[in-house]
Order: sequence, then C-alpha cells, then structure tokens
Amino acid sequence: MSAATYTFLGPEGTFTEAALLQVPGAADAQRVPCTNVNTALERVRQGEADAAMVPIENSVEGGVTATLDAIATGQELRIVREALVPITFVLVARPGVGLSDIKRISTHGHAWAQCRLWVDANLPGVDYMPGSSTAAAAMGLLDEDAPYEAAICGPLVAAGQSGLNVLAEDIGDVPDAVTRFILVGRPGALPERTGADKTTVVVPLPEDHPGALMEILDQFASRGVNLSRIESRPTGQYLGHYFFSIDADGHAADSRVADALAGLHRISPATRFLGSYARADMQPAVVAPHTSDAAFASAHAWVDSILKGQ
Ligand SMILES: O=C(O)C(=O)C[C@]1(C(=O)O)C=C[C@@H](O)C=C1
Repeated sequence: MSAATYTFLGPEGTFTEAALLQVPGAADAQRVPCTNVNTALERVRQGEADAAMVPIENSVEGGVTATLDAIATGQELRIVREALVPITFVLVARPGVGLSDIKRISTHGHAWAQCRLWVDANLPGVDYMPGSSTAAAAMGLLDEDAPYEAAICGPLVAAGQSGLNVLAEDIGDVPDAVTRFILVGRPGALPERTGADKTTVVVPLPEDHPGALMEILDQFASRGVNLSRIESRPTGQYLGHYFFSIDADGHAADSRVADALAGLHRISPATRFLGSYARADMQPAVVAPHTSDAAFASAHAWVDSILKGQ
C-alpha cells in the first residue's frame, strides 16, 4: 500500500503542520501545504489526498469559522482524529527593522486576535494586514517589497528562517493558549471507540419549530451526554437561518450517543454526522449508571418483552 497523502493549512511551519506531525507516520508521508482550509478539504473530497489537517478551535479566540463552515456543507467528510498544539507567538521582522519602524503587521486572523493586547500596549496604532497563515505572513517578509514590516508567527517558523529577526517573544495575551486541530477524511469505517471519544455533528435549526434548540439540547441532556463545544453559524442562505456545530463526549457506538443522534435526526433530518474519534487528552467520558450501554440494553429488552406479551 502506498503511503498516505495529507493536505494541511500551509505553508510549511504553520501550527497546523505541527498538529499534522503528531499523526503517526505523517513525518514520512507526503504532506501537501494548501493556502486555505477549503482547498485542503477539497483535495480530500476529490480523492487527491487521504486526509486534511485543519484548525477548528482555539482556547482564546474560539471556533475557526472557515473550518466550521467548510465541513458543514458540500460533499460529506469525517473527522478521524484530533490534535492539540500549545500556541505561543513571536514578532519577527527583517534584519535592521526595529519596533519603532513597524507600521503594519501581518498574520493569521486568529493569531492577531490572540496578540491584540500586546500589540495595543507595545505598538499602538499599527495596522493589521490579514495573512493566510502565520507562516505565510512571516515568509512574505523575505520579499523586499512586502507591504508590511513585521509578522506574528510561531517560534518554529522564526527559528527556521535565518532571514528574520525575533523582535519580541511570547507575545500572546493569554499564557497556555491551545489550538485544537482535526484530521478530516472521506466517510468510511469509524475509528474504534476508546472510552475517551468525541462525536461532532452539524444540526441545522429546523424552521417554524418553536423550542427547537431546547429540544436539540435535550437529546444530549436526557441521555447524560456532555457537550464540549456548541456554536451557531449562519447557513448563508438568508438572515436568521442557522446551524449548530456541536462536539459531544462519547462515540456513536455508545448507546447513549447513538440514541441522541437518532433524536437529532428526528428533530432535524438534515443533521450531519461529522465523526466519532478519540479525544487528544484521553479524558474518559463520565457515564451515569442509567445511561450506560448496559442500562440501554436492559431497557430495550424490557420493551421487547412487553411487545412479546411477556
Ligand atoms: O497560521 C497558522 O499557523 C495556523 O496553523 C492557523 C491558526 C488558526 O487558524 O487558528 C492556528 C493556530 C493559531 O491559533 C493561529 C492560527
């Protein structure tokens, strides 16, 4: 069998590549940098790559909307793994450029949001120029005509570039920031359940259905399924039309999760299953006795016995 091919939000040196390198075998696999999340996922949809590593959530800035939207629509994809990367930022510039020379800074929008306080305190009044990634912004500085004087990127990018000077280290506003990444493939057999799993779904809010959100949440609550993330995103169709992107503790093979999924499908038939996969922190789900697989099996057996007239 030929080695796997992975796409990721590039260029080389992004935090996303660091996440991909956590995947066993990825260091020796073909890694294809893409300029945006959509392209990375589209190459998987087209069969040009086996899976894509993309950012989904940051502990400071929240959901990565480009990813949430791209996996919620289009040809179905499946999350098969997650990875956590501690995030620290440095400010880099070409040799000879000092803090007082900086008028514009480029970086990824999520990185900018995580360094806002530092920039306000140390470089008040500088302009922000959006970059497709932290690494792309830093590499852009190597071009003498770059329309900005400095970039915010990860220490690894800076260390790998002799043409750049680090002007300030550890400039993130929140220490211990972490970004969560997902490895996304095409639908297939689910990763095995480990007991410490996560299930991701996209639930479009049904229209003309008062209380629909409450009912959706109740599918999880009444079965003792904990949620670790819930975000609403506009579908883009018209004002007021939203879907919910949800991470729940547990695997679709867990009875309580399977039952919750079936309930979601009844309330919102366009619910999209995005995968069940092992948690990166390996924290097992807390399962109350009345929501265990055994409790569900015994309850179903009881109903069966009633139907059989026993
Ligand atoms: O630009 C990068 O290095 C990325 O991997 C992207 C990204 C993100 O999209 O959130 C990843 C982690 C950081 O929080 C900032 C940027």
